[in-house]
Amino acid sequence: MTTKIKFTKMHGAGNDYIYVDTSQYPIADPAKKAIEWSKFHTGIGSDGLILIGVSDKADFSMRIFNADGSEAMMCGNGSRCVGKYVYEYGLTDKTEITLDTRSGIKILKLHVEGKTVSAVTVDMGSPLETEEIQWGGKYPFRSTKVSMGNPHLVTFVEDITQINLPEIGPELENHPLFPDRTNVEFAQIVSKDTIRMRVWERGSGITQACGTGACATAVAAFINGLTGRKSDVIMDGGTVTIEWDEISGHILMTGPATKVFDGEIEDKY
Ligand SMILES: N[C@H](CCC[C@H](N)C(=O)O)C(=O)O
Repeated sequence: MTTKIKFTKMHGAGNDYIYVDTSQYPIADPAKKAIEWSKFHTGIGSDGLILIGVSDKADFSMRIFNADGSEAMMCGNGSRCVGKYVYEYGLTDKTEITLDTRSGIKILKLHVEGKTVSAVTVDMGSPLETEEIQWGGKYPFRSTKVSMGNPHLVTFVEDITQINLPEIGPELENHPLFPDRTNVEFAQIVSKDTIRMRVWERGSGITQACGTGACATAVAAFINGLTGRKSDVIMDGGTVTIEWDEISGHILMTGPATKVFDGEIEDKY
C-alpha cells in the first residue's frame, strides 16, 4: 500500500526538519520514516522529522524524531518553525500559541511582519537540573550537565576551533555516564552577553544549531559566572537570544524560523 504525504521542509537557524501535519497526513511509523526520510542521498535530507498534531491540552502538539529514529522530549528550533507553520498555513490566526510537547506545554509568541512570521519567542520553561562533571584523563576539561527536557552536556573552551567535534561528539553522546545518551555542546565565551557554540546532537550528529542546546549553554554560562542572564548564542547556522528570567525562572528563547519548500513523498507501508 502507498499513500502520498505532503510535507514542508523548514529550519530554525539551519537546524532543518521535515514537518508533517498529522491531522491531514497521519504517519503510522514515525521512527522508521524519520530514519528513511532524513537520509540525504536516498531520502528528503534533514536532521529529523517533526509531527504537528492536535491536543486536548494545548492549541497544537509537537513530536520530534531525530535522524536515527529516536524520539526526543522537545525541539527548540522546531517549536519556532511549528509556530510559523500553523500561522502561515492558516491553522490558527493567534499570535500567542500553546504547544503540547513531551517536555510539557510551551508558550510561543509569534513575531509577525505582514502575513509572515519572521521570528518566534518560546517560553522553554525552567532548566530541570544542572550538575558539574570534572572529567580528567582523556578529557582535560570540566563540563556542565543541563536538562531542558532534552539532556545536554556543555563544555566551555578557550578556542572552539580546536575541538574535533566529529570525534569527541559521539564519544560523549554515548558515554556510560548518560544512560539515555546526551546532546553535546562546546562553547567559547565571546563577551559577557555573547557565546559561540557548536553542537553534536543526540541522534542526529553535528547540526547547524540546537535550540534546547543554546538554552543549556546560556544556563551553564550564567551558573558558571561567565555571562549575565541574557546571551546571544552564535551557532554554525545562526543566532538565537536566550534570556533566563529571574522572576519566573523560565528560559525565553527568541530566534528565526524559515520555510524552505513544500513537497510530497510516497509513504509505502
Ligand atoms: N537531538 C535532540 C532533539 C532535537 C533538539 C534540537 N534540535 C533543538 O533545537 O532543541 C535530542 O535528542 O534531545
